Amino acid sequence: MAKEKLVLVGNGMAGVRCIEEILKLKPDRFDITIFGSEPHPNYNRIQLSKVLQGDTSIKDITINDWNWYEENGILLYPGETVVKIDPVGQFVFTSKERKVNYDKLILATGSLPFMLPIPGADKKGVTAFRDIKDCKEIIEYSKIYKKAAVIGGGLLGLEAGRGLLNLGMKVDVIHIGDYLMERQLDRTAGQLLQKELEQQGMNFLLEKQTKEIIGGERVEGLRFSDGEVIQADLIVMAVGIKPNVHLAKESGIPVNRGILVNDYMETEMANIYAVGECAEHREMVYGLVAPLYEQGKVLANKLCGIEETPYVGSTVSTQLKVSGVDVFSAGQIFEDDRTKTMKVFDDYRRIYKKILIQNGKIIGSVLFGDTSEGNRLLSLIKKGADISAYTDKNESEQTRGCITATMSGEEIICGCNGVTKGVIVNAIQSQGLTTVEQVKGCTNASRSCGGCKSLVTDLLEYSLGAKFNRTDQKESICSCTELTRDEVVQEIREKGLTHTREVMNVLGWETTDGCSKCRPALNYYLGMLDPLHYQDERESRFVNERLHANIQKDGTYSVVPRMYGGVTDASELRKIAAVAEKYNVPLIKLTGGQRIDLLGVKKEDLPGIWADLDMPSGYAYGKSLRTVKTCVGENFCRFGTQDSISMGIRLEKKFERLSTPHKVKMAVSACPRNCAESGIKDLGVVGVDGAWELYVGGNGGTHLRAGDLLWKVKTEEDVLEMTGAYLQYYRETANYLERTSKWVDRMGLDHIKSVLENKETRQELNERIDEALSVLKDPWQEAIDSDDIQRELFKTAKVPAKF
Ligand SMILES: Cc1cc2nc3c(=O)[nH]c(=O)nc-3n(C[C@H](O)[C@H](O)[C@H](O)COP(=O)(O)OP(=O)(O)OC[C@H]3O[C@@H](n4cnc5c(N)ncnc54)[C@H](O)[C@@H]3O)c2cc1C
Ligand SMILES: NC(=O)c1ccc[n+]([C@@H]2O[C@H](COP(=O)([O-])OP(=O)(O)OC[C@H]3O[C@@H](n4cnc5c(N)ncnc54)[C@H](O)[C@@H]3O)[C@@H](O)[C@H]2O)c1
Ligand code: SF4
Ligand code: FES
Repeated sequence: MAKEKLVLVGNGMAGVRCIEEILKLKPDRFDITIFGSEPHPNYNRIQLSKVLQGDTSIKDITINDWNWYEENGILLYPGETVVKIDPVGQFVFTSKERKVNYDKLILATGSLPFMLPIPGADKKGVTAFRDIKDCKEIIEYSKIYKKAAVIGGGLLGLEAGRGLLNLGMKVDVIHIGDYLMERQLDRTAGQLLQKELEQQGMNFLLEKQTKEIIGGERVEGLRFSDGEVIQADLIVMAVGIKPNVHLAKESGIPVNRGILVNDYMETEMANIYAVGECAEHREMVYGLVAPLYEQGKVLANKLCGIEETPYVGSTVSTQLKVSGVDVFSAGQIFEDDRTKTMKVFDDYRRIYKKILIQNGKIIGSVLFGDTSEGNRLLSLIKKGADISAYTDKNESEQTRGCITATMSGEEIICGCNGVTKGVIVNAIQSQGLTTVEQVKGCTNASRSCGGCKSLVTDLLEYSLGAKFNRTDQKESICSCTELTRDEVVQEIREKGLTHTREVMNVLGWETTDGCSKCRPALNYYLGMLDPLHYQDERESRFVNERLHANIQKDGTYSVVPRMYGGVTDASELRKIAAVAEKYNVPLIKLTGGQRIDLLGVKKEDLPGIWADLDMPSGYAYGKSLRTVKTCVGENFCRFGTQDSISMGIRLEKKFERLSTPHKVKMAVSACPRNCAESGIKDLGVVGVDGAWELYVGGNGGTHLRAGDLLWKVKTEEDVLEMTGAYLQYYRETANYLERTSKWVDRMGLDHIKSVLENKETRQELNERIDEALSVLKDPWQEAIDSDDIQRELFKTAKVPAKF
């Protein structure tokens, strides 16, 4: 029998998922052609937020790569838009003047971002946040401009806002409502969310109606209806979406808000179907993937003639993908005359839980601060479960298993990736999976927002019974291995492993060469464990660390020589000036760490500049001690109680070049006025009368955090001793690329204190750090002295930028 011709318009998440379902059911039934306006293979739009937030990259969000289309015999036309449908002759016409015949046609054209139709909305610098193009554009803007405004305090606006903060921009979020996410949260949760995000550095302007975008050709700011004006170099509009029905409407297919479909996703035209955000079903259009995947499955069944289960609509749940903020909502969120509520509000720990009950059944929930019960509550809401299923005092561990046990195989466990219980249980059983990480690798469940992790864990428990071990559930250091950081470190220790490749071989890495995550991490752990014998692997380091200079956006480098404690003298300044002239350095800039940056240096000039400067490397590029900023202190300042300059210089001289899990910044101020900003450093020292206070875990970057008081000590020697112990404990227990701000939160200040208060432990830690410090050499001097290094790194045409 000749294959039927199936054409899909829209290469997005819903349409392609429907094709995947069809391929699973009847791989040979259709000749499939897909048109997609975007020039990319099918990708995970959800993860654009994570790309903007710097947690993943565009290349890692592809769902089905080009090979997938080829392997499944699918003809894909990327970057080609269907502009017209002839429903009678059954043809589609494209922007490239192609005419293609179909037997069945699926419309999955998604949504368009809603752009406020206000004066100035067409200026350069105003963008939506919907696709890869927008995402790249925002990232590019952030490299040039520093002040962003996001219009819309919904899911998208807040996720974009977090991304912009991570990109180093100042962010104002302008919201029309009087609290955030008013469509998904009640006022209490919305206000808690605002507080949390303010602490992360977002600024909110509530109850603001934008009247005009001001500026010349480029955006310069916003004017509100109350006359207030704010400045902005970039405006991201996130005020909602509208179903993309243009093509359907033009072609005579009935539309309302979306393309009208029945319970089998059929439009009112024969052989034309619609799924995804463009479809309107029982007066509902959806903007989240879970319902769209459900629709895709129903349509796949319909087209394959398998079983005609109707689509009856979906109960949706939402989770915000901003790290450090747990928010969940599902079903009905506002009380009315018919509802009763169960509420918990713990103001101190900022935890809020609300469950709405109607006629004894759970019908909705809002959670803030602790969302671990989210997906479980969603299941109860979907089932219309009795509140006793939740409140039963005997529930605890038993009920946790019970809920997953009573779910049907078709129920979705992972909303983002549309993975059902059946798929997970089958994978666990047929492939002998025992951990969430393995389930993630095999089924995609928990790969996106991670909100389903607890349900996946429950399913493992339910499927494995006594063989399940909760403590086995762990985060591997990367996808090349299932081992955690602690396991890898322990194995290196126990087996005496000495080289990254050896670690990979012996510990059964799934890749031969590792990846950009594990190789630098292994190089660090090996060096930390055996500083005296380990040969640092330059090729396992990030490009900046290999070249000992920071690569800039135009491919040139920056050179920052060390200036201990931020102190310099005339001779150093003369040398810097001479070098700048000799090598035509385009920009000399003072850094925030009290030193001088020579920017725009050519790679081949680096060794020459270092030799002429004859100053140590400032490690401005390294996972190492960067600077020790100091205030002028008691010798000059009338408030000074201590000699902060001398203390700072001693600290910098002692700990410079030390390899650490992430960069380390220090500061010494001679009084609590804190002119050197000791409160936002990895280690901040503050002089008080007759003593020094040591603050730890401070951070002035994207994850703004005030340092916690670790200890108060008397002498400069005490400061050095406590700092050595603290740094070494951080080196030995932190994950690679974990800043002290995160590490202190993870370990707990009390725990760190309890370790460091023991004199013997402090002494041992100091012995180990001294050992590590004893073998360090200045990398600039090494490069100057070695023709091999110069030939290998600085005279080649291009440094392989693997990382
Ligand atoms: C940044 C971001 C984060 C998100 N986070 C989440 C989340 O955490 N959880 C969640 O559930 N949802 C989230 N969403 C929403 C989710 O991504 C969408 O619901 C989902 O992608 C919609 O799928 P779709 O296939 O209907 O539309 P789309 O994914 O938009 O796909 C439609 C495709 O069709 C193409 N197209 C349109 N017209 C034509 C034409 N005439 N010819 C050819 N091609 C055409 C479009 O270019 C597009 O590529 C997020 C969305 C964004 C933007
Ligand atoms: N984590 C997630 O699940 C997630 C993340 C991002 C996007 N999404 C989806 O993407 C789609 C788009 O998200 P969204 O946040 O743009 O839509 P949304 O409709 O959820 O939120 C838009 C927000 O903008 C506000 N707004 C409207 N007009 C405004 C104005 N003139 N000025 C200021 N504020 C205004 C609204 O009050 C609303 O809170 C939605 O379907 C959403 O569900 C989901
Ligand atoms: S921190 Fe105190 S001592 Fe140091 S410069 Fe500022 S005011 Fe003076
Ligand atoms: S629900 Fe988001 S990753 Fe599973």
